[in-house]
Amino acid sequence: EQQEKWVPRAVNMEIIGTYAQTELGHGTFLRGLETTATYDPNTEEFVLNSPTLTAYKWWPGGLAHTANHCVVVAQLHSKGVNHGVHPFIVQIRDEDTHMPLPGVKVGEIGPKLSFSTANNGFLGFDNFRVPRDSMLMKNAQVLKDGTYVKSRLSKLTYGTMVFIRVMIVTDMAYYLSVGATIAIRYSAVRHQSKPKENEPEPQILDYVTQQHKLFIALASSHAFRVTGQWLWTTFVRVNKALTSGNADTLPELHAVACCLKAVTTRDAASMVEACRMSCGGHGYMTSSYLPILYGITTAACTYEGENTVLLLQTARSLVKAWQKGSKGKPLSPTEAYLMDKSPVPKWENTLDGIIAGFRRVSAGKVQDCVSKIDKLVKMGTSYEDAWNQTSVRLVAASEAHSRAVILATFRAEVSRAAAALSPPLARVLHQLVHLYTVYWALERVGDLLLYTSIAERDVQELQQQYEDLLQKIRPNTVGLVDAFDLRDEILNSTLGAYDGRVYERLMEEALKSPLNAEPVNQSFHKYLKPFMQGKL
Ligand SMILES: CC/C=C\C/C=C\C/C=C\C/C=C\CC/C=C/C(=O)SCCNC(=O)CCNC(=O)[C@H](O)C(C)(C)COP(=O)(O)OP(=O)(O)OC[C@H]1O[C@@H](n2cnc3c(N)ncnc32)[C@H](O)[C@@H]1OP(=O)(O)O
Ligand SMILES: Cc1cc2nc3c(=O)[nH]c(=O)nc-3n(C[C@H](O)[C@H](O)[C@H](O)COP(=O)(O)OP(=O)(O)OC[C@H]3O[C@@H](n4cnc5c(N)ncnc54)[C@H](O)[C@@H]3O)c2cc1C
Repeated sequence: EQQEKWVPRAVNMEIIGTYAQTELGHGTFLRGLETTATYDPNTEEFVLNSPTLTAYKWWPGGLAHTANHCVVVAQLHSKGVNHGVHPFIVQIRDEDTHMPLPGVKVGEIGPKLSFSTANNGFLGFDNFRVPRDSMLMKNAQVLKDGTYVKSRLSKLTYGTMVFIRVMIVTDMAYYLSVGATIAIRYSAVRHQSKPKENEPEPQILDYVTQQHKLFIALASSHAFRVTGQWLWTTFVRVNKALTSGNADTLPELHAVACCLKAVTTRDAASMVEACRMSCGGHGYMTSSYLPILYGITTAACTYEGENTVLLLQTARSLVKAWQKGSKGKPLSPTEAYLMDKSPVPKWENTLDGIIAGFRRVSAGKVQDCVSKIDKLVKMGTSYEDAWNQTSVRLVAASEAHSRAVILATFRAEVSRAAAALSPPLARVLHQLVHLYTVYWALERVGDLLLYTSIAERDVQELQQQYEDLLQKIRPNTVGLVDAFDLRDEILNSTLGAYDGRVYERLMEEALKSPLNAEPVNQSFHKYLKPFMQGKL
């Protein structure tokens, strides 16, 4: 009924909304949110109020000047009892005049690192009344007399965040495809230095260091697209089960969505920055789009759950799984490997060997965390303090788990799809899987030395495998980014345009600057000349 009331109006843009959860004082700790929604049975209304400055909603995208409605997350009070945070759909502006409604204080939070086109806003309520059906009652309800009917699963309130985290993994695949396209096309056009005096300046794409910076971004885009598809399929399956009242698979989805969102956003931000730096000074130009792209990807490390907090959520699940498995209870499919108690096998420099190695690293780190926590608790430390003292290791265990999931998914999905591809295309995609897997084995070689039987000669061989792969992938690099098929209008980049006219585009953009409107800028007469004449 509520969906019938609100969804059609949102779809036809009568309602422009945003998600108003975060407050000045709280973003991570949702149970600490201060906005209140108090039920008045006499009028069958909720009274929304921001009791303190820190209760003001702060950050929601589009809130400042675009949205006329929003989903407000508030502490629900009824009959004198606080039932915790619940979502409410609230009109905040007049639909004709767009003026803020009486009792609503709304505005712009100010300049940000990037996302300058999103008017992120603040929102405060001064005993603002909304009808009872403003409470989104899919999971919990408040009856007309104020009786609270609890949800069958309180964490369903957090469902929106799981959905967005699932989507963000695919978002990161897209953003990496943009960064890789810009940087690799530019690296094909840019010629620099003379390693061989009697030969012309080479393409910077032929420097192996440049390949090392860029090819992992290209491979990661495919790895995250494939993993994002797998995660979406998992989300749809869990959501279908939830609809029929079965919440058994929700904890696994929450745990894997948390660590994949955290690892893919962190990787995307650092790899987009590497793309920016690989383009030298021109990568620092706004017209290259790379600084803006960095701002977008680094924001994702914070929004929809700050990365450290999410990695700790997954660590909570991994520790619980270890404790469950140690009692012989079955584990979820993504965590089942934790109970592999077989002897550490002889190391193999193969994809399966490396994937098995990362699972050993994750299981070993989880076991070390459980041992440390148990030891601290036995010494009289509270569990919460023991958790905090172990949290750096817990984050590392969570990252290792996430990497094992991405490596295994990327390999399995490309192997499955390869049968339907032409042999040359299958070969190139397998090279990207191989590069991605060997890259991360070398990046985490310390962990592999600690938890597997990898030896020094294996590491030397992996390094050689990696350098051979860079050489094999080089001839197809431009074709691989062209295959993302990103239009120039979407790339919005002087360095990444399909025609490669980099220098002409850089100059064209420069001449658009208002500072080039006249040969002598007024600042000369107002400041420079008086200063030079000693008059300032
Ligand atoms: C291609 C590109 C095209 C388009 C993209 C274009 C642009 C992209 C632009 C933007 C992208 C979109 C959005 C940007 C806007 C951003 C929006 C936001 O940021 S919204 C706000 C997000 N905020 C958060 O995520 C808050 C994070 N905090 C939390 O989730 C909770 O506070 C936290 C889980 C950290 C702790 O909560 P708490 O109640 O203390 O839980 P506790 O740790 O005690 O665990 C209790 C229990 O609950 C389980 N649980 C927790 N969360 C969930 C969940 N979400 N689902 C299911 N279960 C959950 C937890 O596991 C635990 O269970 P057990 O007790 O262990 O059994
Ligand atoms: C671009 C952008 C868009 C956004 N859009 C929206 C939106 O549309 N709607 C919305 O509601 N919100 C939005 N947000 C807000 C975002 O969800 C919050 O910023 C995010 O949840 C982090 O909360 P916080 O900012 O309060 O940081 P905090 O939670 O205060 O975190 C600060 C630091 O404390 C650490 N920390 C916190 N808790 C723990 C813990 N338990 N253990 C270990 N370390 C911890 C964190 O790791 C972090 O390093 C947006 C934010 C950004 C940057």
